[in-house]
Amino acid sequence: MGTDQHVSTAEPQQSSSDEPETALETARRQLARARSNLEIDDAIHERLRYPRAVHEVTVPLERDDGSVDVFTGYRAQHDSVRGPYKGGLRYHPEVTRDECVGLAMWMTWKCAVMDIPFGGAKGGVVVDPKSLSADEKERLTRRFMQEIRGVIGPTKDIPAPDMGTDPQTMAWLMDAYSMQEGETIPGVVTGKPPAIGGSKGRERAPGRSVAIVTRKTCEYFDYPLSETTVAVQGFGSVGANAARLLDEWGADVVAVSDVNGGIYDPDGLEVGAIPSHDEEPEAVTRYAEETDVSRLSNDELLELDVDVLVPAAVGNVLTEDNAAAVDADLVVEGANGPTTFAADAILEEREIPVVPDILANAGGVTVSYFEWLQDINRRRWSLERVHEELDSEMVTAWNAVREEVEQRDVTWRDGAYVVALSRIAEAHDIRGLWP
Ligand SMILES: NC(=O)C1=CN([C@@H]2O[C@H](COP(=O)(O)OP(=O)(O)OC[C@H]3O[C@@H](n4cnc5c(N)ncnc54)[C@H](OP(=O)(O)O)[C@@H]3O)[C@@H](O)[C@H]2O)C=CC1
Ligand SMILES: O=C(O)CCC(=O)C(=O)O
Repeated sequence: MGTDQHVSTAEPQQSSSDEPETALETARRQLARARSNLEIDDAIHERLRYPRAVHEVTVPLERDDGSVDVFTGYRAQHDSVRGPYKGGLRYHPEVTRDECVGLAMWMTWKCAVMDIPFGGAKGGVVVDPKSLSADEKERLTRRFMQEIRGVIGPTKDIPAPDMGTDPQTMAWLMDAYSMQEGETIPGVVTGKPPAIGGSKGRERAPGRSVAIVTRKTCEYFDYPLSETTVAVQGFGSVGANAARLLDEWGADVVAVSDVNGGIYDPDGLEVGAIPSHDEEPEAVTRYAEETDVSRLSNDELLELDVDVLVPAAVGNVLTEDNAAAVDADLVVEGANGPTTFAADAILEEREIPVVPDILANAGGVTVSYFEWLQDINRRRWSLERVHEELDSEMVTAWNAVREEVEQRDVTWRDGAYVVALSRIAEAHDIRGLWP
């Protein structure tokens, strides 16, 4: 291990009112609010406000020109009472320690909402992946695994893709880990290419679950999909796959975007014709240059008059500054943490249902769980089986949340937190509080 920084009891710096909430602040405020809907032991609540550990490492990288740069990496492990830590690795210039902790907390709740036997973790490297050549990305990834190998393992903590990482990144991580162990250990990461033990359907699973949850929620609120308009921010693993499936199922996807901005057609876009981020980064705006489709900014996309808004790029995009201007009837969170706590309150006041990330994008970790099962059993599942089981798990979780929403007359986020926290608190209680 490199520099191993364990958690201190100090609270993180609170951002001032004109700074955006950090993921950790949002996660903690959501947890405090969820507590008011549940009988949950004070000690368990206090424990869940903190990660078990945050590992900080430095990762030297020899550049193609022979120079050396050193990057910072993190792995935050929040809670493992229900099973090994689980969660993605992000390569992004704005990765921070607190962001990893907040995202790790959301992974704990997400696995519990889905009733998957995993806890929550998240990590990343503070780097712009677009600034790396393929060889540099491989060297950085292998060295990062070397630095965190002591805290990772198929029954300990199992990384997966997130923003800026992909199946190839997972393949390098698995290979680096396996080479040191002296045997092939596919179960150490999920989201790998199927040729080396990855599950069919994993790459598209988070987008698929967003589409399934959107369809269920539209049915519930009486919006026939064939008459529903959808705007999707972000056209990556989550956004592009959600948009394409909703389009296939009959919805009108009227706007999509990448980091540079979006495109809009009130009659519905031909989303199948636009390459996703994995196929070609920044392709949405490039597509706009080649066609006469209307352009709009990412901020304008969030305020479009549509039936469903799916923020599926970065966190903190719906804030107290723009929540009053959101003109969608429903919000389905594809990204992790796209809605700040303050924005959530405004949307609740305006009676705009927000289906939370910990339910909507949970297809990724659910198929990761299927992958892990396939790896330890050395048995492959067909794509049809993955889709059938994912559909069934998503509908079961959506129904569990809906029941809480109806019985307690709470928001969809509150309902999801009730489902998740009751399972986690029960496990802590039975195991004896401090596992
Ligand atoms: N991958 C996974 O398994 C899962 C991911 N998530 C979450 O979903 C979100 C997106 O992840 P994922 O789809 O994997 O990421 P990708 O890296 O595959 O794609 C991200 C997309 O968002 C665009 N984008 C980047 N920055 C911005 C910005 N500031 N404003 C608008 N668009 C932007 C990118 O544009 P460009 O192409 O121009 O770079 C790209 O289209 C994240 O919050 C992630 O944590 C949740 C569950 C699972
Ligand atoms: O597949 C996984 O293990 C985790 C995916 C992830 O990071 C997420 O759901 O946010």
